[in-house]
Amino acid sequence: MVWRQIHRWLGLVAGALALVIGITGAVLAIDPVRSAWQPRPAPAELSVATLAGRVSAAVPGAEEIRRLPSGDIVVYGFDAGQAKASRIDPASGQVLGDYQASPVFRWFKSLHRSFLLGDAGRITAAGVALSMLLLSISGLVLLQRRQGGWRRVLSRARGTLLQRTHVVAGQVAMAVLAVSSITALVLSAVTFGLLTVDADAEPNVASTVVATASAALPAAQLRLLQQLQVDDLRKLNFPAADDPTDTWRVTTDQGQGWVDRTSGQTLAWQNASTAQRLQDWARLLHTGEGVWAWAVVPGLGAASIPVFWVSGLLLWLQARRRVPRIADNSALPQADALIFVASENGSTWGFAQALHAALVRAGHRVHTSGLERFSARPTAKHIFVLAATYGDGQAPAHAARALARIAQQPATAARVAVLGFGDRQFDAFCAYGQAVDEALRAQGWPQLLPLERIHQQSAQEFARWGESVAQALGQPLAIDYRPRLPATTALTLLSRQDFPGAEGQAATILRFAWPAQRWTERLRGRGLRRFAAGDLIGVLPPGTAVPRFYSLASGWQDGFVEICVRKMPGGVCSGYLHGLQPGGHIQAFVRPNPAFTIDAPRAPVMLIGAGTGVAPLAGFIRDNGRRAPMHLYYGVRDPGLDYYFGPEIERWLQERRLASLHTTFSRVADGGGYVQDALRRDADRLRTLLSGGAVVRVCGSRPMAQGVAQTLDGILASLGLSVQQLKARGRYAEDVF
Ligand SMILES: Cc1cc2nc3c(=O)[nH]c(=O)nc-3n(C[C@H](O)[C@H](O)[C@H](O)COP(=O)(O)O)c2cc1C
Repeated sequence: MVWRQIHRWLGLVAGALALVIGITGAVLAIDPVRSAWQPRPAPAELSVATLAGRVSAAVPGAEEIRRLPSGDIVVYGFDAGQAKASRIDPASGQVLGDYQASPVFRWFKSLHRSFLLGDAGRITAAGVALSMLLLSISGLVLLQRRQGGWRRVLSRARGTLLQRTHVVAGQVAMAVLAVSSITALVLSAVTFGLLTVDADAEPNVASTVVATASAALPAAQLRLLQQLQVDDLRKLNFPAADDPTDTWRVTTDQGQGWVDRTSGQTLAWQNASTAQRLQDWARLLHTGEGVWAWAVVPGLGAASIPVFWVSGLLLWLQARRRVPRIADNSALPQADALIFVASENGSTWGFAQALHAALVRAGHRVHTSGLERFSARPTAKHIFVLAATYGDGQAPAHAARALARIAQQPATAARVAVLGFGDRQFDAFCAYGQAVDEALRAQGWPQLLPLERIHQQSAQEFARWGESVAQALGQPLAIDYRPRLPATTALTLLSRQDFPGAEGQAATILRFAWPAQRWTERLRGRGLRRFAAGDLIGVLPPGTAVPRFYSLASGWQDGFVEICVRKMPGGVCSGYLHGLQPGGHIQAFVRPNPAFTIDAPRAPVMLIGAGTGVAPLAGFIRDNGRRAPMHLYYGVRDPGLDYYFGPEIERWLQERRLASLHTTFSRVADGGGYVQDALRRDADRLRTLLSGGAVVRVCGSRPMAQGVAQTLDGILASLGLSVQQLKARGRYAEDVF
């Protein structure tokens, strides 16, 4: 979890400076691309000797020819005592005009390299490059955690628009930014002399010049220059007219050579050093100079930095807003009751707020804060820890170091109660709450209550725990918990498909329109977040504060929101939804169900469902555009009464979104019994599928899911496998109601 801290703080601090580097880098990338589109007169096979000959004839006083990364040939020299730089047409040696590097680009380059601050700026820029490298590495680690492993790093991102923007920018640009950072560090190392490019001492060539009165040879006759191509040239220095011992000096991509002006002999050749080649590669990869197609890549990488910074900053601000203001929050030294909270998405704070208010009403002085600040003074009599679990049994991000902190705090006489928040879908159900409880026990804190666990933020389970707290404290405690709900969005009913259902339990498939939302709203985390089939939708019936959750039978890409609702006797929400007519609205929000949803499966998928439990499974099949092998075992009572999604399922079979279908009709003679019976009949095939890595999703009533698990355990026993093992490997998940 230390990676998250590194990523956050480095991102916020160094990110602000990286913003300047990113914007200027993107501007600088335009230059190589722009110059690539200008017509180049350079002939393909032109020797340096020919070019030097043409230049000597056309430009009197020439001292140096340079080939710029853009391919331009520039000649430097003196004309009537004035230093001059001219662009040359290599085909003719004709002067095309004066050469001057663009002052605008020079300014951008200087801002990019040193923030216009000289050496201090250069050191800062190198520090930013190092930070960017660490940000790329920490971002990669966080990305694989978020996506559920290294193999899924590039799979589709989930979450709000803002979260996805940050993640997708990472998926696209992280590798490029890492390359840009490493190459920037190499170039900085050269600038600061940490990497010596000219390793070898220059040869002493002047002494070997043949002292003779004969005239200097024309450049075009020099052997070495004849062998070298202009394409490889970096620069050619002419011998000084007033120094007879001076030589020609030519520098190419491969090295440097010295040529006697009179004899034309090659006096010495030095290959480019390894450090020089490293610098060349670093420059090429960093700037793309001379290879415009590559210049676009670091340019876009640089342009992504503002996207990273702004989205990262907004995400950080949103995370901070999730922590509510607690009324009557006493200072730690004065409080007799302490509440510590570990929460990723904020709902646990709602429970803490309710407990806090109830304890205050009961006359306690209460201090509530994040678990990372765990600490107790002698005044504290009772400590409550409310801790959610994330990842795979991990702490929420802000509480990453809390266990280490607890391990350093000597126990006081305060009695402790830990309440874990989690979801039974996860194998590591409330594992973090348990870890906190164990850490406190290990330190010797006395127990107020044994560890309790709350499934899916159940208000009822929390109320029961509140009663235990009241008993343990020996005083009544009126805990008034209202769930902290995400903002709801109005959804309009498009159509409904009614089924009489068996035993008078009518059901309906409701299809709502995907709400029109401005992207600015979505970026601010407002409105309906993206969802996948298998996620949950929370519906708030009018006049109630408690949402009811339904599994989604569609993904956001389907363009509509679909659920299948069975009318429960006396059910407030199901009654309300059954009374809804097309054109009517509901208030709803999406709650992710990451343990159950399936993302771009490759392995075969076994879908097992009964009754309205088929809804999320239908969504998986509908969204199976990749045609992964999906097999549906579907328990229906009577095809005339409750065969939900029947015609669609038949169509999906034809479209090969569904590989095979096994239906059982339990209330029909010879209907095949229950879905478990279909599994038993198919035992051999199931063993083959499951030993070959198939994943399983089960949805329906709790007894049905238990029956399915027992049946599969029986089928898998001969393979030495069990449902529990499949769950532990993330290959088996249930959505039960
Ligand atoms: C991505 C993700 C991972 C989760 N991992 C676990 C887990 O490993 N074990 C568990 O019991 N609950 C897990 N949960 C469920 C949360 O702990 C549970 O919803 C909790 O009430 C959320 O509290 P919060 O809103 O305060 O963060 C996970 C939830 C999400 C969204």
